[in-house]
Amino acid sequence: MRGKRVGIVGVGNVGSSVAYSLAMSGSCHEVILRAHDVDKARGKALDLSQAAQAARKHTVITVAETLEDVKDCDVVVITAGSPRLPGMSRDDLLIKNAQIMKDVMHVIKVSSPNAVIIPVSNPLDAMVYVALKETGWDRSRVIGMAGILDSARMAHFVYEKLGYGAGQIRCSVMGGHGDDMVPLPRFSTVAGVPLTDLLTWDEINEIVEKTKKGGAEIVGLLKDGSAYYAPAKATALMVEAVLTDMKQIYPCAVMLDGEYGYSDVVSGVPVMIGARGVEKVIEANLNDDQDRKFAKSVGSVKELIDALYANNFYAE
Ligand SMILES: NC(=O)C1=CN([C@@H]2O[C@H](COP(=O)(O)OP(=O)(O)OC[C@H]3O[C@@H](n4cnc5c(N)ncnc54)[C@H](O)[C@@H]3O)[C@@H](O)[C@H]2O)C=CC1
Ligand SMILES: O=C([O-])CC(=O)C(=O)O
Repeated sequence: MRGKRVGIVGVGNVGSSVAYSLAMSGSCHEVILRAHDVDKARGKALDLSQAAQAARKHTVITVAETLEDVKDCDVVVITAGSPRLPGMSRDDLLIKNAQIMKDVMHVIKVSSPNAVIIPVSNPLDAMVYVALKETGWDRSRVIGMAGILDSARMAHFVYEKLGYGAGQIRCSVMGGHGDDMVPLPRFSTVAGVPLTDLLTWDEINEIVEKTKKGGAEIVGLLKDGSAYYAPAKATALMVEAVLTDMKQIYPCAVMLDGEYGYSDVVSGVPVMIGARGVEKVIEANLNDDQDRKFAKSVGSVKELIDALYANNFYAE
């Protein structure tokens, strides 16, 4: 039986950090890097392979000369595309990154026909939609990364507010990966204690707002791109859940098919991930307030999808 193989298309900040995370955990046999600049990919592959040796892991990092060489992968992560700069919204990347996603999927659906695809490029939910549309694959095999990141950010802001509990904070964020994402304090705990027992609603609302702006805060500080360490770790967790058939529940961006009352739109919801990708979509009971916020977030993603059609994106 051959070892597990993971392709990473787009070897910028997030892509190379995903490769690093996978190499450090040794969770796959081979990571294949694909970048336009093949020499740069070769340099990263050498550096990463040497890091794996230092960590005494067996993961090897190789380079795909062409996209077609991202072949027979078990998982393919898509981090190709522009990041936003200060003052931009993720949605400003829509048309440019949708074209990249479409071109990449056109090849990957043939070269790695049995893979689970994990889109990361922004605007994330719309990119998952484009990937599904281009491949024509079952929705279980295209899973967008965002919810793990947004939940981790919320946990960080809870820690900042409390001053204790780091590593014991479990937060939940649903909805699209945009300005209308839906942090869920009522579904969040610290070592099992409900967040609502530990903080006032004023404090909780502050955390909610910080979470929604968490990506923009980092963009404003970095000035030349966006976050990558936390996004990469979140992506690696999803890759590992597939490779090891872990049946873990994570918040991820998936095509809804009636769940929460929506269809033909992508949004972040809790899903169970195993070897076949999304093996179950979990329907949490939302109260009226949560439901209203989730509806708004779904509406924002729908507007992006409509914008793709309005721009003749799908016209040949
Ligand atoms: N879903 C999420 O939560 C997150 C999404 N992102 C998104 O991920 C994407 C990547 O971010 P970074 O790595 O920071 O950007 P980056 O600029 O460091 O890397 C992007 C790379 O994609 C490459 N690229 C562009 N078109 C390509 C193609 N057709 N084939 C192969 N490579 C191609 C570029 O040459 C560049 O190296 C951005 O769209 C960003 O907004 C970033 C963080 C979190
Ligand atoms: O903020 C951005 O543009 C990148 C991203 O999606 C994030 O870090 O959440």
